[in-house]
Amino acid sequence: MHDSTEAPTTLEAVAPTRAPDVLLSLSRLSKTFHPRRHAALPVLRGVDLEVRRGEAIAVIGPSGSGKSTALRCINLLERPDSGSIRLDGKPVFEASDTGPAVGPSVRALRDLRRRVGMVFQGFHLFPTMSVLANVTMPQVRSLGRGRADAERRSLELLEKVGLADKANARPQTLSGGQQQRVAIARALALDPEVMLFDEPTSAIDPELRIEVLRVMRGLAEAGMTMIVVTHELQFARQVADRIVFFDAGTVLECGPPEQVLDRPRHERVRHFLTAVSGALGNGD
Ligand SMILES: Nc1ncnc2c1ncn2[C@@H]1O[C@H](COP(=O)(O)OP(=O)(O)OP(=O)(O)O)[C@@H](O)[C@H]1O
Repeated sequence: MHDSTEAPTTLEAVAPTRAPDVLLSLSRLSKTFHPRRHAALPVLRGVDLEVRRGEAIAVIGPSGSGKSTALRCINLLERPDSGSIRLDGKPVFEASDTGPAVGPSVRALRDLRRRVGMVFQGFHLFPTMSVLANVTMPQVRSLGRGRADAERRSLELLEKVGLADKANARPQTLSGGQQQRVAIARALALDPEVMLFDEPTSAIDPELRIEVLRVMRGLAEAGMTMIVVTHELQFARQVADRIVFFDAGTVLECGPPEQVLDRPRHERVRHFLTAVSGALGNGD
């Protein structure tokens, strides 16, 4: 969580004594899509990124720059062509430009999906199950948690996202903002080490976004490591420790919000921010 008032002590400033506690690292990650009857489309071109434990990262950038693809590569919903992904120091994916990609076993992939929670733009809830069952079922299936324990945990999480009173409702009877909060509770139910959010408010009416953003802000304040692909620049400014600007499949700029949003080093970033603030009609 970003705190602009926090200044390093003099000692830390001149002599950092320990390496930052990196939880997730992407190194030289590349991905090319091969759509049928179309030319190959290189989407990630050597993405490098290190995310520290407890850090909130906002990923911004032009449409089609590869933000969602990068996020989907982290939990291997998309398989990178080359590069490596390490979680807590251990490789979850490694491939060289020349050799074949070595992906995880089915078991390791299940473990990865448990440790890396993901929230999508569309909520992906099971429509025939109640809200409570949506949050409970993954715990029973993936963690082997007993149903009573799982339901207790689900209710705690529904309380946390402000939806305890909707436990018995069907997802379709809820607003988009409420459904997204259920999806967040469901992802949290697996006790993930890092949460990925792929434009979590884009499919929600503006007046309902605030509750979702409030929940996400609470998570960041509680120290959850998170990466959020977002067009919500105000949220990025207030909540992110660092902003990563994607352009044409690479990380063009990365730094604290006040640097990337107020003093960007690259003209491309300036141009994007001007275009976005013009479209939104606000100061951000
Ligand atoms: N499965 C796929 N097959 C083919 N092309 C794809 C696939 N997924 C994404 N793409 C293409 O890859 C490019 C990057 O897409 P991606 O969704 O990662 O961009 P983005 O920066 O998240 O964009 P946006 O802000 O519009 O969501 C786009 O041109 C997209 O059409």
